[in-house]
Amino acid sequence: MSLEQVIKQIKPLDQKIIEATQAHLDSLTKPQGSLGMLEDIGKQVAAIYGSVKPPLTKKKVVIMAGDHGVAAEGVSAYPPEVTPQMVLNYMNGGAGINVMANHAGASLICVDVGVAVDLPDLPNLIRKKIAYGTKNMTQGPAMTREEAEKALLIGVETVEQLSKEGITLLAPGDMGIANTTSSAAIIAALGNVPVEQVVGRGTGINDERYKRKIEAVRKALAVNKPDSNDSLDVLAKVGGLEIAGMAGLMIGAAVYGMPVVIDGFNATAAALIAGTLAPLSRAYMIGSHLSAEPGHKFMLEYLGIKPMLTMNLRLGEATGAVLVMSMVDCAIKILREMATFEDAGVSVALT
Ligand SMILES: O=C(O)c1ccc[n+]([C@@H]2O[C@H](COP(=O)([O-])O)[C@@H](O)[C@H]2O)c1
Ligand SMILES: Cc1cc2nc[nH]c2cc1C
Repeated sequence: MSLEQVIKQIKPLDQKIIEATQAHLDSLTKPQGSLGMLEDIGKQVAAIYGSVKPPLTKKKVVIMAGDHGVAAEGVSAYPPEVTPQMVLNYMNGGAGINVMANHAGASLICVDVGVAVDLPDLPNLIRKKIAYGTKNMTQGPAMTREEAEKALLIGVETVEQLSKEGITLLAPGDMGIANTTSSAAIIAALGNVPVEQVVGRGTGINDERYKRKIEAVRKALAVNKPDSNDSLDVLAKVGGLEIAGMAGLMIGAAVYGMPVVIDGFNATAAALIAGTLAPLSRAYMIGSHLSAEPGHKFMLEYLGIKPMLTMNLRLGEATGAVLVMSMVDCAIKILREMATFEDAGVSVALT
């Protein structure tokens, strides 16, 4: 199926269920609206699952991994070898996301969509390499439009498989040295935000690398002239294979009817692509945190996503998203387990 055909399958949320969930929330023993954003999550997931009292979620973290040719410009604090090394760390259970996913009750898989070296055959590693990393975007397009579309479809197919396995809540994460350079270019291009406002310190670069990074983003935009009205063009020219893969996961979540929690700077760059290619997919996205990367707020504003946490996280890997996965279950338990004013014999509001 083509990407266009996939996107056509996305259904808008059922307003009637949103209204019924609002009425149910207002019947529960609390001042109206007092559970704030937990009530918003409750209404959103009820509408996605088609039930005012949905079952608890079955959670999956999917880390998309890919390398970036622009790393050659000296824009990261770490060498590109860290990308495959961290993939093996995920497989061995030793990374931050392994610990935090376990804490949240989520299982994890990693998809190699563009790591620069071959990786071994391992049980939770899905090998779908499209290229050995992107090309250096300061010299020309990072990838072809076809490669970008292929990576998007790999994301969609991954969700199709997970949906068959009974997964109902998704957290896309990223691993890719130098990918904050790409994500900065994406928001600069799509949101028309000045480059110096969206370039941050990524993995913790010094002043010299920071200057090179600003230069690299400026050059990539000048050389490629991405069309801000064509997000596939932006993705192909200045994006990354793992960013495309995450955007595919987000579109797939909407197609297969599951909420998707949006992590930090790179995952939100993917959400920009998904949300512009498939506007209806935005209704399936749940914001998680505000990253320490200064450009993140522009992305969230562009998408109209409210972050729930501000914790100075800047690790990526879906680490912020898994914190909010627990909140999704909490919102569901509120709908399922709280007593109503009538059940508990509590007096309702005065008029
Ligand atoms: O998600 C974020 O907000 C975030 C912010 C800064 C860095 N990262 C992670 O760090 C890597 C990219 O940083 P850099 O400096 O190599 O561009 C990549 O693997 C990301 O997952 C992630
Ligand atoms: C060690 C390390 C772990 C990461 N996880 C996501 N991006 C990362 C970048 C580095 C450098």
